[in-house]
Amino acid sequence: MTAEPDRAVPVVTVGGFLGAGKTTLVNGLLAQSNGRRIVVFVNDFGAINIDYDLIETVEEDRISLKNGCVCCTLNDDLVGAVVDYCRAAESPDAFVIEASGVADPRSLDQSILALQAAGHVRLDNRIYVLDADCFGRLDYADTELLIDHAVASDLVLVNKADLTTAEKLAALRKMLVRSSPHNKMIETRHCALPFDILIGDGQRDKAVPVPVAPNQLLGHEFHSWSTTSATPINRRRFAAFLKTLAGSTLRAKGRLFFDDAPDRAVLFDFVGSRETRRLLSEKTADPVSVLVAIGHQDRFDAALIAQAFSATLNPVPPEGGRTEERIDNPAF
Ligand SMILES: Nc1nc2c(ncn2[C@@H]2O[C@H](COP(=O)(O)OP(=O)(O)OP(=O)(O)O)[C@@H](O)[C@H]2O)c(=O)[nH]1
Repeated sequence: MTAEPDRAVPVVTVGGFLGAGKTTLVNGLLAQSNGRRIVVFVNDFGAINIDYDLIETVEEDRISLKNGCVCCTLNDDLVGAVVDYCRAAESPDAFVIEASGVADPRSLDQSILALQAAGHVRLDNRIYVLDADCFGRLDYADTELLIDHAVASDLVLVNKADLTTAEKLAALRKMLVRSSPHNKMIETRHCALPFDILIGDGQRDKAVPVPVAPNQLLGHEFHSWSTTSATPINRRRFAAFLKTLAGSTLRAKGRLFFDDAPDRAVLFDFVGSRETRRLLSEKTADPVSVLVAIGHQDRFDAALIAQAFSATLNPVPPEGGRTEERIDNPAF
């Protein structure tokens, strides 16, 4: 049975390479919800950094906010999850779906078109976030594919405009316009845009068909490494670890506890060669550092990163101590 067409809930997808700013955009949307009930599907649950005061309940794969919004993990059954929300007594005002940084965002289109055909949702906007700072440092295969993904979207955010020069921005704009003269494009800092530009009826030009594209993987295979550690990190030795990361890693992020403030979490973000750290004000009762790094298979040396990270632990954990590591092929 199909849903009533006038109840079709708008869906916005957010794609972009590792660290481009997708989560920043989603956080910005949640902050502007203003009474609208938004259901967000995110690939990386931990990265949604929600103000503690806004959280109503936290479950394993779902955070409910006091403002009526919900964040859920994006898993294999996106269609089932969306249908369940649409059938609930109070259906959401919008769905926002963030694609993984190593996935082809077009792979979401097929599920959404099926949901649209059944009358549950209405594809409202496909946003693609491009990191203007890192773009020029990627290799040819990746830049070509990112341009493909960008031109297949409805709105391109040329983000991190604050980190690059006017000349580089102009060159990137020119390249995008040449590839797709009809693409909507906006330069942004921290993806800061008014809600109504991102979500709302009639964002996308209905005359433009959504081509059903195969799920084209990015030019390389990506590998990741992750660790958790209850032993605090030595701040000085961490600087040496960063040099190892910079040699092979595209993206790393984590929630870290350093030995000079062992109960205060630091949110760590590393993109390209740039890192940011943010100290959280509240104290944590059970401080356990969590860190994940990702890079191209051919340049990423997980064993070297693991070794460099162990050297930051002070004191070095005992054999069989509370340090766990995983090296795998990610859904980052
Ligand atoms: N200077 C600057 N930093 C930005 C901007 N947008 C995002 N960032 C920072 O870039 C880092 C990565 O941003 P995220 O929003 O986590 O990127 P993402 O695309 O969700 O990353 P993945 O989920 O790992 O693919 C964070 O430290 C952001 O604060 C911007 O316009 N300017």
